[in-house]
Amino acid sequence: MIKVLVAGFMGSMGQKTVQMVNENDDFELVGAYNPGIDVAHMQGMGLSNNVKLFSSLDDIETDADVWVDFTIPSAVFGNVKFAIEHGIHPVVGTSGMTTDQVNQLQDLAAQKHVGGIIAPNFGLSAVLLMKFAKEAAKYMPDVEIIEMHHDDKLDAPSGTAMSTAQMISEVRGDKPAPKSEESLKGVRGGDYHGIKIHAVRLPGYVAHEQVLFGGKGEALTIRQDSFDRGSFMNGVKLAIPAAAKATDLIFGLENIL
Ligand SMILES: NC(=O)C1=CN([C@@H]2O[C@H](COP(=O)(O)OP(=O)(O)OC[C@H]3O[C@@H](n4cnc5c(N)ncnc54)[C@H](OP(=O)(O)O)[C@@H]3O)[C@@H](O)[C@H]2O)C=CC1
Ligand SMILES: O=C(O)C1=N[C@H](C(=O)O)C[C@H](O)C1
Repeated sequence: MIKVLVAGFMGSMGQKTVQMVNENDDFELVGAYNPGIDVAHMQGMGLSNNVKLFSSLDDIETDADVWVDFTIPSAVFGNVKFAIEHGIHPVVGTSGMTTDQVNQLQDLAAQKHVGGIIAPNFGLSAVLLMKFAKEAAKYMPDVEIIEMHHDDKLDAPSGTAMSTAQMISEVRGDKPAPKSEESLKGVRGGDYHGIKIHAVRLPGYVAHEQVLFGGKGEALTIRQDSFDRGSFMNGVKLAIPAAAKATDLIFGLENIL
């Protein structure tokens, strides 16, 4: 039985994780963390009496094996550092960490021998999109990314779009995007090593991405859609046991599939 603590359990993904953990005989929910919670009013949040509740990082005392983090970009680094330092294997879905922060956590995990996984996206369709985009970029290096998310998303670009750009960049290297004078600032999007990234935020959307490749007289578009946050849970379910036995901090769900 793997003991799990969910950080950000009051959020959309945190609640899906609580439900998934409760429904899985191999996992036991032992802790739940969310700042600002009123411990007396937690009924209906999927928590049994055995679950220890925490509203502050400093108060956390737990025998959890795995720390699932679906929180906010400004908190995730500190949370994961805390987990590793306390011997808890992190499963990280929260977006917004810099490459430098990821590297720092990987070093810490190696030093403490506490492995885990950081996945920019736990959805199979997004993992496949990134894989296919990387392959396509070998042959069609002219590419732009459009990511589309719900309007509550705090960060831009999405972790998935950044990861897609990094994977493409690995195979095609730097290639400046075509120059154009912007008469409206920012209209050509963000630039990652010459790959333009455009972030759309609209109500009604969940999480979607298109990778557009252009060639002479032809184009290729790869698209994935996450219509329901439940779609991320198969990936989280796989990541929990993988993290529990990992000896390093793995980046990307594709590396445990
Ligand atoms: N990798 C993946 O496959 C996926 C990743 N994500 C990412 O996961 C993250 C969470 O997404 P989502 O659930 O939709 O967001 P929500 O805003 O619904 O949930 C975030 C939760 O974290 C809580 N929180 C705020 N500060 C802290 C803190 N310091 N420590 C712990 N918890 C905190 C929030 O509490 P309060 O509301 O009180 O501030 C809230 O309950 C985002 O970064 C998102 O991009 C989302 C979907 C899939
Ligand atoms: O905020 C979200 O919703 C999502 N965030 C992740 C990201 O930033 O890529 C994963 C997925 O796109 C959903």
